[in-house]
Amino acid sequence: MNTATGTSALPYTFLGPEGTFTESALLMVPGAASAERVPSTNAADALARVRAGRARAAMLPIENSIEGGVPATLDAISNGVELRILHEVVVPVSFVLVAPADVSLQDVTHVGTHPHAWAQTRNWFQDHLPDAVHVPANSTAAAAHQLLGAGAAFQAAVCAPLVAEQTGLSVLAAGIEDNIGAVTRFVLVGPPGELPEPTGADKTTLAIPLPEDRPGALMEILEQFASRGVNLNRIESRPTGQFLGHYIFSVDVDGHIRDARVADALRGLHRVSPEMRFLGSYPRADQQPPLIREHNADAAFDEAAAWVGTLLG
Ligand SMILES: O=C(O)C(=O)C[C@]1(C(=O)O)C=C[C@@H](O)C=C1
Repeated sequence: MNTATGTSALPYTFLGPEGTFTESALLMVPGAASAERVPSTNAADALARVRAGRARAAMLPIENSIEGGVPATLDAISNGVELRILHEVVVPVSFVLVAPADVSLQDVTHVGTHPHAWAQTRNWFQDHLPDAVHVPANSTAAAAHQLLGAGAAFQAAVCAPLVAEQTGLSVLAAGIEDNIGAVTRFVLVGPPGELPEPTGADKTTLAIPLPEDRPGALMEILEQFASRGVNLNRIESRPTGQFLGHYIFSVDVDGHIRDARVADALRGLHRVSPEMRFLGSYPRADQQPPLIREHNADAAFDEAAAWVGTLLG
């Protein structure tokens, strides 16, 4: 990836420290396990490294099957200098509760972890430690690492089983996730450059500001996809931070910008929302090709363009 621009000598970065689910996701990218890896404190920090040319790409969590979008990532990729998603990885998530060896379950009044991990273990805590107070951390592993030093504001942390092995912290409880089979989706984000080749099972991510607050504005955006047979996988709104009621829609759709129906939808969207950002076309982790009706296939777009050409003479 990006070898043409000479970035392959740069390290990868990820939401750290060592042992986050995000690092596991990065290790699933071909070549990343043998490449240099530098942890970042949060999504903004990771993308700042990429934007400054100090990392070739950053792995970040974007969406969880239980808790939905990861706001810090959605905001960091939608604003600032343009970046591109190059790759996606889906990782199953299972959590353990860890603590120093002298702490037992009854001693735990405060628990450190990432907000998404807390949300995915809420019922377990309701059943086993109903009075436990959540102390938010930048990542699950960051919370566990704080327990290794003095002065942590909590006695236990929720993290990946791997972190217990890496740190030597004791496991007070394992498999504490409320939903067996939950997964988190991660994206590898790099500078704009060569697009990943279409595979036939691709995804395109967009950040679309609502240009005007008026009836039908969102409908006008959605109909650009509907009329070209482009399927939406995810849509959520994030405040722009400029003023109350001003939103960017973060959208994933089936298909690659090199697919005629997707390119045509992007042309329509650019007219409706000129500030829209293209955040990349990349292979789907599940390799599931979309269902495309004949009149939305590339050949139908080519034939229609040729027909208009004949009319124009
Ligand atoms: O804290 C970590 O270990 C992460 O990789 C972040 C993160 C997330 O943001 O959703 C990843 C997977 C889990 O859903 C919980 C936390």
